Amino acid sequence: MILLKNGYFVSEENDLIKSDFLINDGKILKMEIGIECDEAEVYDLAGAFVSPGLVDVHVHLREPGYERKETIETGTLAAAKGGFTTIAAMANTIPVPDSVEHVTYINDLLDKSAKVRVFPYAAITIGERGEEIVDVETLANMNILGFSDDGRGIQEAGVMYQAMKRAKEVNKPIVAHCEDDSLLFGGYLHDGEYAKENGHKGILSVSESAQIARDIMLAQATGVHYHICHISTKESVELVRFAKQQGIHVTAEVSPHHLLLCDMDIKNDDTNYKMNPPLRSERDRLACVEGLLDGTIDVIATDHAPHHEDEKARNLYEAPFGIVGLETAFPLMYTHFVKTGIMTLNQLVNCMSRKPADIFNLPYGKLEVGAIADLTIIDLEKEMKIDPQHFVSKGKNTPFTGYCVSGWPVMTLVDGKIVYQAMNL
Ligand SMILES: NC(=O)N[C@@H](CC(=O)O)C(=O)O
Ligand SMILES: [Zn+2]
Repeated sequence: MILLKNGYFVSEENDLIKSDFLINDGKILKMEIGIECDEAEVYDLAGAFVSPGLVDVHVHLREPGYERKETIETGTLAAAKGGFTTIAAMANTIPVPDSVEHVTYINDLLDKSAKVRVFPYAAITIGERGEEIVDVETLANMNILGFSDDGRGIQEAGVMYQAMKRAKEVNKPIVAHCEDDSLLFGGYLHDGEYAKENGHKGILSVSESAQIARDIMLAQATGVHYHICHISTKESVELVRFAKQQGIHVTAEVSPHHLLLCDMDIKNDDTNYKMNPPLRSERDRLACVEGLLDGTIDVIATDHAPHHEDEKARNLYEAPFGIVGLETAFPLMYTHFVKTGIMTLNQLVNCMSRKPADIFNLPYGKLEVGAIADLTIIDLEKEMKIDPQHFVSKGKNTPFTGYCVSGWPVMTLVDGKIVYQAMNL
């Protein structure tokens, strides 16, 4: 039994409410002021904020296959430190989880090493090659969150249509990285001011939005739950808004970096600003913020994409796409969006915990008596500079080095057990 004393949670009306939390057998047993319990291990939260455990539906754990970049152990430790109690692992590993054998292999690795809850995605197509669809009906019965070929778009409309039809039948979502390869023209940064001024090849916004437009029509035709990964352009946000107005079952995520940065923030051709989709224009960034605030975009997902230092040491053209995010997401969002009054603390908790659990039908993201005890304790006052050398993730590739932010997770509980605890709590 664990007793957490003197915490605060946030109500739907955005009021901070003082409470103790008694946790037993993986559940919240009591949630009120002045709980006493002799048998419990007691922790004084001293006014810290208690959130339902954060949920991240877009994480690259890299293992199996790319253990040089990250392992299940280091990636899930990073998740725990960042306050995430449930994450979903993308399928661009070796092997790709595209068969019963490969999904079983990955689930066994997760059982052995994961420190938080992890749901893997199965791929949509064999080898994420966009051609032959996996055995959707069989894989749907395994421990997977849905189907995704993240890292690449599905180029053929017919393949996507068939995959959606089959996923709909088994009631699993299609989680899509939207990118039309025929519209890339060799680009590797957003096709905007920074690329033009510095002589880089640009990635057109339409390479993302055109595929989203196609997929929205396919989602309407098939009735599948279609979830869009890392949305980055104004046009994409407008398309999702339209789709929701039509009653099409579409959800979308945005990453903290697309909410915080635009292409003109890139400094000195630093490859820690290179990710896919790229940092877009300020107008796109503002559209993403607006979309998140009005509910067009449902959730925040980090797209945690660790790479080795050697790989990121290459030039902008050659370095791989991707930045880490698990250990900085909450403090960045809290500091730049809640403290500035752009969104409420309750809205942030919704976007990072309740809604991601809800849209994927997971029983987490709840803070009430009887709920599963996945909790994140956050010191909203604690201010600290972001220093990648302190990350537990193997990936140090972040553009946010030196940002002074507050709202650091200090304790994370999964299923009523402490999986992360800061030294000073
Ligand atoms: N986002 C990225 O820039 N990179 C991801 C792939 C992806 O999410 O598209 C990766 O696996 O490195
Ligand atoms: Zn992606």
